Amino acid sequence: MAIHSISMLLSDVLHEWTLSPEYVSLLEKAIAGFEEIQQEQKKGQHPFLDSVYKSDDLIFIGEIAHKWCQDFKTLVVLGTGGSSLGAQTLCALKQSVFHQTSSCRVLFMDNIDPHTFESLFSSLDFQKTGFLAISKSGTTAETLCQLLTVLPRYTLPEMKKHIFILTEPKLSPLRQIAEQYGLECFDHPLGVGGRFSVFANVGLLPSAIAGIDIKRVRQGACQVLDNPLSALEGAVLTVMAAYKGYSQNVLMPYIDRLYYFTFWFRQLWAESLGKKGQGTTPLNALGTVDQHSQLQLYLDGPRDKFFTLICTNVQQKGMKVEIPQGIKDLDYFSQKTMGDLMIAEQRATAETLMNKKCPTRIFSIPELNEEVMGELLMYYMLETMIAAKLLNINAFDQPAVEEGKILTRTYLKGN
Ligand SMILES: O=P(O)(O)OC[C@H]1O[C@](O)(CO)[C@@H](O)[C@@H]1O
Repeated sequence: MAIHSISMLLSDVLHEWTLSPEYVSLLEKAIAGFEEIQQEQKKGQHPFLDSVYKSDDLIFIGEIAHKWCQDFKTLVVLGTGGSSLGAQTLCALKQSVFHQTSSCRVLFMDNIDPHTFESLFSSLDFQKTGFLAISKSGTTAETLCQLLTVLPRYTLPEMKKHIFILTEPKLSPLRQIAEQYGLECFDHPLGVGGRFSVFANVGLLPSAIAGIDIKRVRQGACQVLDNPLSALEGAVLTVMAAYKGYSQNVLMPYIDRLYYFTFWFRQLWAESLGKKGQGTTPLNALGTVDQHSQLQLYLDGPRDKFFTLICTNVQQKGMKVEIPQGIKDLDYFSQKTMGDLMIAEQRATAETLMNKKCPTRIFSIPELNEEVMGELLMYYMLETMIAAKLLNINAFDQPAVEEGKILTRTYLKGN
């Protein structure tokens, strides 16, 4: 049986949990929950799950990406939350502050700090820049504000060549702007929430521009969807953790390219499960950096954290460490590479957490590429959806946020 490439190691504490009757009963519920999701999917309720098996739309996305790479040196994605974080996660595979594989760099503007926008505008060559404003609802004030500051930078004919919109095909301020100025408008798939939209054009169009093989991303997602058992087991463990009072869910990869993934996860977990007094608080961290910032708290602070580390085998990888003659106490670096140090750090932290009896699981991936990223994204989507089923929560809405959005508009009007 083809199985995905994420392997999971559980600490003794978690292993003990899996032997309990509670685990067995929750796993049965999780399996029933997954079957329910499949039934809902058949009724058309979760189009994002169907989309990963499709490839026809990828040709269109690829064609647009190809054209924009010819036309622009920079593509600025305007949007926030689920309209930005999925694409940021994928693009991190191919671009960083130091490098990019594509001729067009993708920048994400997901805030409205005037200082940042002024810096951006003063550094851009607008004639070689494209803007893509993404908003599912087309009503998000931040995204509209960003777009409305970009529009005056271009003449009307220029706008049509430089500014593009991606939003749901229904009446909204964003769609009206697109219609009024004749801007090309791509449809955000209906019924797909932002935090579940990474496998749609929302996540894949910016990623294709950054040089991501988007077909492989979907293939990875299919691997997990076809073999969901470990995601169901993961959901059970996270829900057991919540029941046992572990109210914080820490995700700490030892891979820089998963930095944005941890922010994507944070939104997915928080917005999907933080309802009706339930849910656990996602904490995103990065190994080894947060060993020197958060680990003291993790090990010796309140015992309220459930840990997931994501590791990959970088043994003998990276630059060799050269030890200068005559410097004492550096022998441990002898014949070692940077990757060797990373491996030792991952192991040391995992073992320390386990020795302290912190509930810890370790995901090991053979290497990080598009397929594995697709697997990780789908794994976490499933884990979240199943956890929601176990907690009797609707994973797909965020009603509490709406109040603040209405107040923001009222305050801006001066009422
Ligand atoms: O894509 P939109 O509609 O602009 O929303 C952006 C984000 O804002 C939220 O609705 C929360 O306010 C998120 O769920 C969403 O991802």
